[in-house]
Amino acid sequence: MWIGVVSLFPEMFEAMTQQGVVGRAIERGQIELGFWNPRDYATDKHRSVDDRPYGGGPGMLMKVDTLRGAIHDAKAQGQALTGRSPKVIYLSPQGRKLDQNGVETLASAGPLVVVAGRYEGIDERVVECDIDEEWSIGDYVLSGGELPAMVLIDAAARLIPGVLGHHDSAIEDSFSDGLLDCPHYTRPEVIDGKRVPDVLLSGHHGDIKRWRLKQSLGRTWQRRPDLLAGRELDAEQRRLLDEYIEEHAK
Ligand SMILES: Nc1nonc1C(=O)NCC1CCCCC1
Repeated sequence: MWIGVVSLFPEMFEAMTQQGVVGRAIERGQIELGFWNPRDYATDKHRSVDDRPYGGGPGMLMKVDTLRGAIHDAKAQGQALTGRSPKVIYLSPQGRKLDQNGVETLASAGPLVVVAGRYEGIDERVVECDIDEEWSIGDYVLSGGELPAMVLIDAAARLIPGVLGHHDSAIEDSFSDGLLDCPHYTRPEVIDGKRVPDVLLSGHHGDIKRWRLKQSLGRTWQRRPDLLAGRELDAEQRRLLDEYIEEHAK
C-alpha cells in the first residue's frame, strides 16, 4: 500500500516508520510511505508556509501555493509508482468520523495522500479543489494533523494481508467484526487474588472460542450498545448474549 504524507513535520513520523507493525511492514515492502513538506515549496527568503486569514482573526492558515505544490507532487508520485491516482485525504475535526469501517474503506481504496494540517487549517478552496475526502479521528482539537495521520496509517496498515503476524489477530481485534474485544489474560495465573478464568486454562478450544465471543458480545452490550443496534445476531450469538445478560443482570 502506498501512502504519501504532506506535512510540515515529517520527522514526527520517524518513530512509526522505524518501529512496530508499521515499521516492519515498511521493511517488508508491504507499505511504502513518501513525505512531502510544503516548506520545500517556499520561494521567499523566509521560506514561509503560513499566511494570514482574510477577514482577520487569530492565527494563520497554511499558505496555499506551498501546500498545493506538495499535494500535487505527492499525487504525481503516487500515480507514477502505483499507476492509480491517489485519493487525497485531509484530517480535521470537520471530517467524517473515522471508524473501523472507514479504515477498511480507505485501506482498500488504493494509494492515498494524507494531508496533515497545521496552524488554523487550510483554505476552503484547497479543500474543494485538492482534497477528495475529509476525515476526523474524533471530536477534539489537536495542534496538527500529524497524529491523526499516524492513526490512519497504523489502522490501515494492520489490515494489509500479512502485516500482522497472525491473521486472526486482525479479525479478533476490537471492531474488526464490529464488536468490542474480549478480555485477555497472561501469566501469572493469579494477580492480587484475581484468577484467570478457568475456561482459558482448560485447553478446550471450542469452549474458549465461545467464551471469548460471549465476552465480546456482553461487553459490547454493556459499553457500546450502539454497535449492536441493527446488528443481526445468529442463534448462537443471541444465546451467548442472553446468557451473559442473565449472568450480569443487576
Ligand atoms: N480531531 C481531528 N481529527 O482529525 N484531525 C483532527 C484535528 O484535531 N486536527 C488538528 C488540525 C486540524 C487542521 C488545522 C490544524 C489542527
